Amino acid sequence: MTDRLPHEKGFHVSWDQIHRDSRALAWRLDGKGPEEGGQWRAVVGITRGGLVPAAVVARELDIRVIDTISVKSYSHQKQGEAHVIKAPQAGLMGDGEGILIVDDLVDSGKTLELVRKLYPKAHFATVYAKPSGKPQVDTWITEVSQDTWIFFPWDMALQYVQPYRGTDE
Ligand SMILES: O=P(O)(O)OC[C@H]1O[C@H](OP(=O)(O)OP(=O)(O)O)[C@H](O)[C@@H]1O
Ligand code: HPA
Ligand SMILES: [Mg+2]
Repeated sequence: MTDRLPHEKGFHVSWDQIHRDSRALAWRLDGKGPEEGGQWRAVVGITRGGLVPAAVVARELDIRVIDTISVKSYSHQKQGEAHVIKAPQAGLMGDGEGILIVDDLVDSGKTLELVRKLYPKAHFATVYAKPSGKPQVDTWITEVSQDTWIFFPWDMALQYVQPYRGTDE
């Protein structure tokens, strides 16, 4: 469709919304880990987008061991080959058992596919999910259509917008 208004295929997420949805993710994961009392061994955030939900999940589930993995695949809205540019501490990860790997969203699923190959027993959780990526994610909160672009608050700024109906002058 070429006659859509620019806002129609964008899902704009506020700080408040990502906080609430990340807390909902934590609630869903609470007590589901393989350790005693359903606890998880550690949270690993996929940088950079996963850092915000990872911090919220770790806070809610009282997880103090937190690490990161950096996977680069997108430049603006274009996707290239995904590759790991920073791995978590090797001694922590093993095959991923008991590790909660958190990202902001799964889109094509390529990022999670790569991380899953490295840590096949980890639990993969994202706040948002698009249909193509769903097979790669174990737990998610909100699904959006494949042709929706999700805009996160760290990529946006408040600014004036024109009313839908302009004035006559
Ligand atoms: O399922 P996929 O198609 O692989 O896409 C999802 C990934 O893409 C985005 O990260 P990006 O690589 O843009 O890096 P960033 O988190 O640093 O913004 C997003 O944060 C996910 O990590
Ligand atoms: O919909 C999206 N929004 C932001 N970053 C992304 N990276 C892949 N898909 C998306
Ligand atoms: Mg990312």
